[in-house]
Amino acid sequence: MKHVRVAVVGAGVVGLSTAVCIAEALPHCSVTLLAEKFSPDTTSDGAAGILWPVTLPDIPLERQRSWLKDSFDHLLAIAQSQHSPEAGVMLSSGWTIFKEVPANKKPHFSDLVIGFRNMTDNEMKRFPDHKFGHAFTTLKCECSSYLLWLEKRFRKAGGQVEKRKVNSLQELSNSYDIIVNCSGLGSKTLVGDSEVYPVRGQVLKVEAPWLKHFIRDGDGKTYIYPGIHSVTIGGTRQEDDWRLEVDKGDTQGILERCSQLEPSLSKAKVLSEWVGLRPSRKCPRVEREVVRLQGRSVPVVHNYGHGAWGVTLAWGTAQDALGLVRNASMK
Ligand SMILES: Cc1cc2nc3c(=O)[nH]c(=O)nc-3n(C[C@H](O)[C@H](O)[C@H](O)COP(=O)(O)OP(=O)(O)OC[C@H]3O[C@@H](n4cnc5c(N)ncnc54)[C@H](O)[C@@H]3O)c2cc1C
Ligand SMILES: O=C(O)CCC(=O)C(=O)O
Repeated sequence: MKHVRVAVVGAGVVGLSTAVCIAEALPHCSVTLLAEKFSPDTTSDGAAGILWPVTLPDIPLERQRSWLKDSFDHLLAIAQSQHSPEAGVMLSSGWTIFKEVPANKKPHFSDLVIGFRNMTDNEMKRFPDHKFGHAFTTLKCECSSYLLWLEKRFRKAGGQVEKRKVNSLQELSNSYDIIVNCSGLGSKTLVGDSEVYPVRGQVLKVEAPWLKHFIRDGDGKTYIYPGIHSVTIGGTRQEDDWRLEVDKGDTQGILERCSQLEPSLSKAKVLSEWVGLRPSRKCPRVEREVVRLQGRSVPVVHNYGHGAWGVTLAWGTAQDALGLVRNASMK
């Protein structure tokens, strides 16, 4: 089989997951990961890191369920292995609570997470402003640990890493046969996708080792996610807001909203504050196109636009991207 040179652009959770999948599954490919920023400086590093079983509006149900299932099974296998502490992946149980009873009390993902059930009246008593809730177990990553672990796994599979900004795909056309675009928000300029936009998110890490269960308000604006080293509390979802500075008003709002759900948080020490820009799009773009670059037709596999769900979907969409690269590499 002919040797194929693959470039993966982007070293967030999507790029690293995709690079690992290709390097491990396709021995006839040499894979180079190119990125302007690596851990700890990517958006993925600051994510709360919960695998949140999202329902995407514009992706066929079967396809999004397979993204969720692949990601869940992958992270569950890590959480149950000796790699769990180094990779920073753990099981996480808790409650998602709703002010109004949702139309669909049993969402499609109820069989994908562990132990899904409706909350009992007794459990709901501690949330007097809420009428209904779900309890289940999912997975959570300490993202910086997980990214470093993925990078190590990629290098072990023979992958090469290069820190560099790619200003145009033209730059890559002589050195690579296939380009995989996992540049997140960078796709706005790198491939001129005007559908990609930032959704600003601010979170705090607090010291509250007594908290063991996640709590998420159904609208997704307020959440408490206990991790290995700290508890992540949030958040904000500000569309088309490019500010990367911490907003003290947002900090105050997060502390107030989260303390309302979990009063003991008023006693927790704030360890850090962080802002990231979610690479949002109506739905993630996972597809192949053929682009004319310097007179050659080059397959470009896109895998970006995961918005608030990069950790949740990365392994699943990486499997799809792997399939697209596999097909392109056989031609
Ligand atoms: C506050 C907050 C909390 C979140 N919590 C969660 C959560 O709990 N669960 C969840 O699933 N998701 C969460 N998310 C969403 C998650 O962070 C994103 O979906 C995810 O990080 C997207 O990953 P990515 O790899 O696509 O992008 P990024 O992590 O942004 O990585 C993009 C990569 O592309 C590189 N790049 C871009 N352009 C170029 C270029 N021209 N040349 C070279 N390199 C380039 C960058 O340098 C970087 O390496 C959260 C987001 C925020 C802001
Ligand atoms: O939505 C959630 O609860 C997880 C956190 C998240 O994905 C986000 O803030 O983007």
